Order: sequence, then structure tokens, then C-alpha cells
Amino acid sequence: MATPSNFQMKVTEGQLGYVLQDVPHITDYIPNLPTYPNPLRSNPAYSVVKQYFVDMDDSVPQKIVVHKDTPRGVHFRRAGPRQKMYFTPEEVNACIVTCGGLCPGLNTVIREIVHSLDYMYGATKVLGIDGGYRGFYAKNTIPLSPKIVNDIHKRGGTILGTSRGGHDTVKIVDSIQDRGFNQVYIIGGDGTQKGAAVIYEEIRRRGLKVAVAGIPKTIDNDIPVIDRSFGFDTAVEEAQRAINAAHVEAESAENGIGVVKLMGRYSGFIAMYATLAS
Ligand SMILES: Nc1ncnc2c1ncn2[C@@H]1O[C@H](COP(=O)(O)OP(=O)(O)OP(=O)(O)O)[C@@H](O)[C@H]1O
Ligand SMILES: O=P(O)(O)OC[C@H]1O[C@](O)(CO)[C@@H](O)[C@@H]1O
Repeated sequence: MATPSNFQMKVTEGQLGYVLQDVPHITDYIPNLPTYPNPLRSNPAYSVVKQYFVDMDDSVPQKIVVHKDTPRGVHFRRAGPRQKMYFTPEEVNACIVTCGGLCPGLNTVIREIVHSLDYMYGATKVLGIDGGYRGFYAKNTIPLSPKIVNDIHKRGGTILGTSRGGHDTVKIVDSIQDRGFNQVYIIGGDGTQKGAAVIYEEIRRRGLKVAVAGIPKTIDNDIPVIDRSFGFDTAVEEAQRAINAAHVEAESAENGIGVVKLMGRYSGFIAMYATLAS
């Protein structure tokens, strides 16, 4: 479970101190890959929306406030739908895995991936990996279709199951190769994303046409460059209920004090938002 020795950050430098800390991409090792127009371009529901597609060169600054004379600083590649695609809908054979601790919204993310692939892109082959990374080689897969996932956002947890440990890169990529998966959606925290990075490196080493997409999961909302991480709002709502209950107890006793311990070991967003709101 280590970062691969040949792992190198993909950094591009531009004018005026512009630095792009980029994500690895399939075209880094398969150049001249054929592209296809995104089917959403001819879908009236999307094509009428101005600037629906994200430009290839769009990036998001790490720090919004800069001074006139300071370098433009670190940027990250902007996520979102592109005009060009690297897979035809018929070719897509996708899988989804959830790893690490639970977070509200995991089932919603699974549902959105399945619905988007099918309803928006016409890609119907999607399987779930049972029980986190080790499920790739130790368990069966779970069929996923729009009908199967239709109501899962109303349930807690993850319908795919999750786990810690069990990351064996070679076995995982063997399973991806054997099953013919070419899109791998990996939902999880920082450990999971480190795991996704080594999976990508092994896929790259084997020269496979497989896209790896990491979807960050953190209930703590501690990713500064995104507006809000999924599950955070639910955590704040639940935390308010605990604070309100503790408040009632504390008020009713002489010199009563209520103590509520909330999640967020290194970041106090849940504590701050819940306290302000209660
Ligand atoms: N450096 C690493 N290389 C490869 N795999 C890793 C690495 N770190 C963690 N993993 C794998 O990622 C999975 C999830 O990791 P972990 O238990 O650390 O949770 P997490 O993704 O950080 O989520 P949470 O924030 O809920 O703890 C585990 O299966 C673990 O084996
Ligand atoms: O169960 P443990 O080890 O205390 O971990 C809880 C920690 O995990 C998180 O829930 C998620 O990162 C933190 O907010 C929290 O402090």
C-alpha cells in the first residue's frame, strides 16, 4: 500500500507564475486515441444551456484572492462534461466501488453515476464491486441498472458495501482486465484516492484503455477547492439535533453543561456550522 516509486506529479507551468497541478489522463500513455462527439451536444436539454461543456483548458485557482504583482499560483483542472469523448456508449463497461468509512450520500452518488451513464450517455453496462477494494478479487459483482438504483438515495450507507484494507493493486487490476472493465469509478476518502492512484499507475504500466475516476468522499467538508463535499449538509443537520438535545439537558440542571462530540478531527466545519445553526 505505497505510492508507486515512479509516481510523478503532472505539473504544467505557464506565464505569470501559473502552475497547473494536473490529473493523470488516459491520453498520457495512449496518444492519438480516437475521440467521439459527446451525445449531449445533440440533446436539446443540454445543448441549449450556454457553456454547459467545460473547456479543455479550464482550471480552478487554489487561492481566489491574489495581488496585482503576485504569481497566479496553483490551479487544478476543472471537472465537468467535455465536448469530446474517448468511449462510445456501446463500448463502455463500467464498475463502481465504495471504500473507507460511511458518509451520507454514497448511494446518491452511485445512483447518479448509473443514471447519467444510462440516461445521458446511453451506456448500459455497469456493475458494482461488493465490499470495497478487496471485492475486486474476493467477491461477486452487483448488477446496477437505473431501475435497481432508483430508490437507493433514500437509504443510508452504501448498497455496494465498503471496507478498509485489502488493497492488492496487482489483483485489483487483474480483475479489471479479466472482467473487461474500461471505466472504474472509485468513491472514497484520501486512502481510497491513494489506492486509485496506484491502480491508475498499474493500468498505465499495462497500457490498458481504462479510465479511472476518483470521487472524493469526506463528511468533514475539508476540500478547499470545492464548494461542499457530499454528506456534509446531512452531518450538520444531524449534529444540530444532538446539540439541541444536549442544550435541553443542560438548561434543565443547575449549572448544567452539555458536551457534544462531533466529527472532524482536523477540520471544524461540522462543529462550526452546526453550532451557528442551533
Ligand atoms: N497508500 C495507499 N495505497 C493503496 N491503497 C490504499 C492506501 N491507503 C489506503 N488504501 C486503501 O484504500 C481503502 C480505504 O482506505 P482508508 O481505510 O484509509 O479510508 P479512506 O478512503 O481514507 O476513507 P475515510 O476518510 O473514511 O477513512 C482501503 O481499502 C485501503 O487499503
Ligand atoms: O473513528 P475515528 O478513528 O475516531 O475517526 C473519526 C474521524 O473520521 C472522520 O469522521 C472522517 O475523516 C473524522 O471527521 C473523524 O474525526
